[in-house]
Amino acid sequence: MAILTYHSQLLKSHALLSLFKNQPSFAPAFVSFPILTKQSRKCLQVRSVAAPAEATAGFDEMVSGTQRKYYMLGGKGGVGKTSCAASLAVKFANNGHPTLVVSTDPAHSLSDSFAQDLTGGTLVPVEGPYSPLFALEINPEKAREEFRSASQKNGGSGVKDFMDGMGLGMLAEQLGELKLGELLDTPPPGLDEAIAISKVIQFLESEEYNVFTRIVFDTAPTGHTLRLLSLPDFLDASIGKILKLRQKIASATSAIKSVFGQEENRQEDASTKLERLRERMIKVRELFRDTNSTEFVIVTIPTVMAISESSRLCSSLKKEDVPVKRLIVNQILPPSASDCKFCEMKRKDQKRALNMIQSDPELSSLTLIEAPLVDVEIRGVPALQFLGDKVWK
Ligand SMILES: Nc1ncnc2c1ncn2[C@@H]1O[C@H](COP(=O)(O)OP(=O)(O)OP(=O)(O)O)[C@@H](O)[C@H]1O
Repeated sequence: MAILTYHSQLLKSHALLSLFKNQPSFAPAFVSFPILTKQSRKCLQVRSVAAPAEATAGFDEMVSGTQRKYYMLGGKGGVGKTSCAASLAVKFANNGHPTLVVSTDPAHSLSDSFAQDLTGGTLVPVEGPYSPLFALEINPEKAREEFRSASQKNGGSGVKDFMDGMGLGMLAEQLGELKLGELLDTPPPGLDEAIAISKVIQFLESEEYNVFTRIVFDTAPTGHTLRLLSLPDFLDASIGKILKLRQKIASATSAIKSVFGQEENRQEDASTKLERLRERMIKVRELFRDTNSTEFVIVTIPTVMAISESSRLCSSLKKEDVPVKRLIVNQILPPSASDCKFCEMKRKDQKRALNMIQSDPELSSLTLIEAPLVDVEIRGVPALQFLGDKVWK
């Protein structure tokens, strides 16, 4: 069995990157990134392991083309979603794609994964990769707090200020008209997801984000993700209902209004804005279901519990018509010549769980990516590059 050292892999990656540096790239030159960070120069003599099985993620297909693509990585808590998402983002950036990695998980770990401070709820450049890589950690806790205090201010202007601060001024006007600030004074479950969705809408509309050709989402554990996916439908339906109600009220009161000379235009204006908000929600829903630009990658580990949950997630995603093609089984124990009884038992256990996938009606049709358990914590760009080369082939 070939034993790879993390250090030798690191040197190989940097040699490759240096070659890359001389290639023409479509990456814009608005930010320059050092190829070698202090961290990557450090000689890390960490022994790692060989990949357990040859796995093909079809990275060539994922990386090809300059049309924007979205990758959403999701699964059970702690299986390695962030590590896989961050390593994919690094790999895209190293292959010339200006990339954005977004965390919609309320318990963010992007900063930990990249070993850089990426907090703040704004675009933060990640140091290390060849092409621009930015990270965005949406902070739902903070946003919820801000939202609560903002919505208590008079006349909804606080909400507008808050939404402006989030770069959502356009939406704020519409929300103001709807007085949703008051409704959201006590935030309903799903506000985190709503904020994440608003950001997605922002991606679609803001020029600032046009530069990114790959957008990788590190999503929250399964339950949150499913709510996130169904929320645009829910909002679309609710807005539809509000619109119908408004029309009914409008026609019932128009006679009275014309008698008293009230502005009928305002009513129409609000309806138009609502219609626009609804259109945006439809855009988001379409984005999640667009097989040409979006893919949901399920991340799991080889345990019966995790695989059962992945099967349920896969089934829900398919029901929602979300494109799902790949399944990463992370943290697979590599083969070894040692006679460690614990490892032997664990390997048998993992094999049993892996066999489940083959007979699972939901998972068996997905492209299986087997990712090895490595003997070092995946932290920092060089480590993510190392993991990325094992996972994304
Ligand atoms: N293939 C691997 N080999 C070794 N360690 C790994 C591997 N994948 C992930 N880890 C480690 O497992 C831990 C959890 O990983 P990660 O944060 O990526 O999971 P997560 O699914 O995003 O977790 P959460 O749901 O809590 O956000 C981290 O310490 C990470 O370094």
